[in-house]
Amino acid sequence: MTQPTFRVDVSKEQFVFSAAHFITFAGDICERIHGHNYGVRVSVEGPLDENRYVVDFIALRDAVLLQTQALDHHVILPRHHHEIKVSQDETETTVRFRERRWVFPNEDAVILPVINTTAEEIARVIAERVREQTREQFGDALTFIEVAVDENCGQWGVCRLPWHVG
Ligand SMILES: Nc1nc2c(c(=O)[nH]1)N=C([C@H](O)[C@H](O)COP(=O)(O)OP(=O)(O)OP(=O)(O)O)CN2
Repeated sequence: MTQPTFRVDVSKEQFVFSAAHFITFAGDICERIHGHNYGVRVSVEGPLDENRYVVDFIALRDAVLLQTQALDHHVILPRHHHEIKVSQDETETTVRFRERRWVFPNEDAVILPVINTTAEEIARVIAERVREQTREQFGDALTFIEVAVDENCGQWGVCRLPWHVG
């Protein structure tokens, strides 16, 4: 007989973060900088513990909130794009794409380890960071973490990662 599987999902109004970004697509089209009110949903899967929890909602909620708050009211930039080049000095972050240039105060910019700041890539970074942040607290029994990022009222990029790293 198939065993039941269990999952906890957290999707809170507090997870909404407002951020600016731009991506490239179709090869070399580079969007104008623009903003989104991103939404986030996080799920973890695994067996039930002694409380009959997968994990405590509250602990997961608080871990996600740390990540969404770190992105709120920032410009999100890619570290690994082959043409969007990001550099920083002591005060400013400069971004170049061909002849275009944007300059931000360092405190307004968040550079993520992604190629393009798509919803899928942002979801992956949040998943990796929440997994890292909660690994000790949640232990080894979990199987997956999944993060979904909503860019625009129902346009979700989703990343599912194994709980155990390679
Ligand atoms: N799979 C993905 N597709 C697209 C992504 C993405 O992250 N993953 N991102 C984009 C762009 O960022 C685009 O700016 C999305 O913004 P949106 O406001 O939804 O696009 P529109 O300009 O068409 O929206 P309006 O509602 O008309 O302002 C594209 N695809």
